[in-house]
Amino acid sequence: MSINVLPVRPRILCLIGARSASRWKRISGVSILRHSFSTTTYQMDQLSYYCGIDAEPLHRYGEGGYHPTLLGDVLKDGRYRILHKLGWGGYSTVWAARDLREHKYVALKISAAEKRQQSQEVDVMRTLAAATRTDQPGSHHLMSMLDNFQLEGPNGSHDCFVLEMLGPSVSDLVETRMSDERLPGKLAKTIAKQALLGLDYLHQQKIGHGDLHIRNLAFTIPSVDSLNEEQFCKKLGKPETGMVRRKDGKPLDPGVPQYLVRPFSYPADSSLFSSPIKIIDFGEAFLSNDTPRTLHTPLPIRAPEIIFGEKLDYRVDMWSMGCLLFELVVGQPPFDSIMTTPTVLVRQMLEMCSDDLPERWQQSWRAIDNKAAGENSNYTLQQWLEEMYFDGERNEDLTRDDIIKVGELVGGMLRFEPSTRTSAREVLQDPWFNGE
Ligand SMILES: Nc1ncnc2c1ncn2[C@@H]1O[C@H](COP(=O)(O)OP(=O)(O)OP(=O)(O)O)[C@@H](O)[C@H]1O
Repeated sequence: MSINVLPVRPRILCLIGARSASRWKRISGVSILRHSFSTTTYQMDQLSYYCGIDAEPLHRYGEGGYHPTLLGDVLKDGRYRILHKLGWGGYSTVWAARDLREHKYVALKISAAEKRQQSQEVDVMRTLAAATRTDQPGSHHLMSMLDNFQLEGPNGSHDCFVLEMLGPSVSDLVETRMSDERLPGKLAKTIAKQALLGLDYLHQQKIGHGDLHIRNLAFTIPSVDSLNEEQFCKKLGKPETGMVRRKDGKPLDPGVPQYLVRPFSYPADSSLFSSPIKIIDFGEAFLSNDTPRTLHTPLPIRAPEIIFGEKLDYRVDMWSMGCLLFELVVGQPPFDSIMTTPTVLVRQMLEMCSDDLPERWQQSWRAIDNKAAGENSNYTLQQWLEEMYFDGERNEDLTRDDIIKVGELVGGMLRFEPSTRTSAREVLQDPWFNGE
């Protein structure tokens, strides 16, 4: 067995990492190169095109890449009219659109034509749409698909997902509203509980998410369906666009849009604090009867069995959930997120986790790392958590008892052996989540 050195998707790495780099404290001797990131870097990287606006990377417009969507485009036989951009990811652009048949506003996710390798997003979203049991609380914490269709364009054939429109992510809220980059303790607990409810429901449906981090938790927003299109557009504001030009002055290729649209950023105001969150982005999700050979989960939240190339199941999410609970409470992820390599990451895991590497992974680990496997530092997860939380500079509205409990819960999820990790259901049953 060898260590699975998967590439880290650059955008995710940077977005998760940029916020945490400045405050990262090291407890080991491993030094990690840090760098800052701006989406404009991508613009400068373009070989043939440029555009002076912060938006998705232009080099992804080409065969197999994004669909060149423009405002006002009407998709699926005149049904969905594109009004604004909501966001983009490594594998999609996401738009606010008007459903002209149902008279409501939706989010339209248009996947890149080549999509992720082996993505099961369509199957997973269909399974969830068919299974939705509204009597189960967890079903309200998963983004639902309203429709899906195939779109043919100059760059290929694209999966399109019609989704309920959601607001900013938890990460947006932390970045824009929390001066000390930490959520109030009560809010952190509520968000963690809702993520666990969503995850428990997902796992009951025999689905793994594979990409659970704070950017993939989005706040629900009040319905805007009663607004007419003019009022809706006024609410979102005039889209900011930037013309795309070819460096050599020649006309654009048909697969490249005439302009890019800066994504709308929903104001992350305090009224959202009481809105429920939903888990979004099922691009890495998988059905239990068709588990992937590997996952491109961002490295800082990647479960060790993915790194060691083992057969995977939904328990990869419980590792990520442990990282997520830590980050929600502390304001920092437990594992360093900038320029981390799988080897450095495993060393950090060994330092922090209380159990040893399973026997079956030790040989491949020894071949890579010259330290003996299982040689943990004396710095426990609990000490690390307390040191990070009570650092004296930031909001500390949770008690030491709360932090000890969080340490226990995170410790139960950050276990190397997947079968010994606590399940979402078990974590939810803890009195800490039930107001006792
Ligand atoms: N339902 C929605 N409502 C509003 N905005 C959304 C919705 N779904 C996605 N977005 C926005 O679009 C962005 C990209 O969506 P998503 O993460 O699903 O795409 P992706 O290509 O799979 O991304 P990644 O490469 O990050 O995995 C999100 O970060 C978010 O800002």
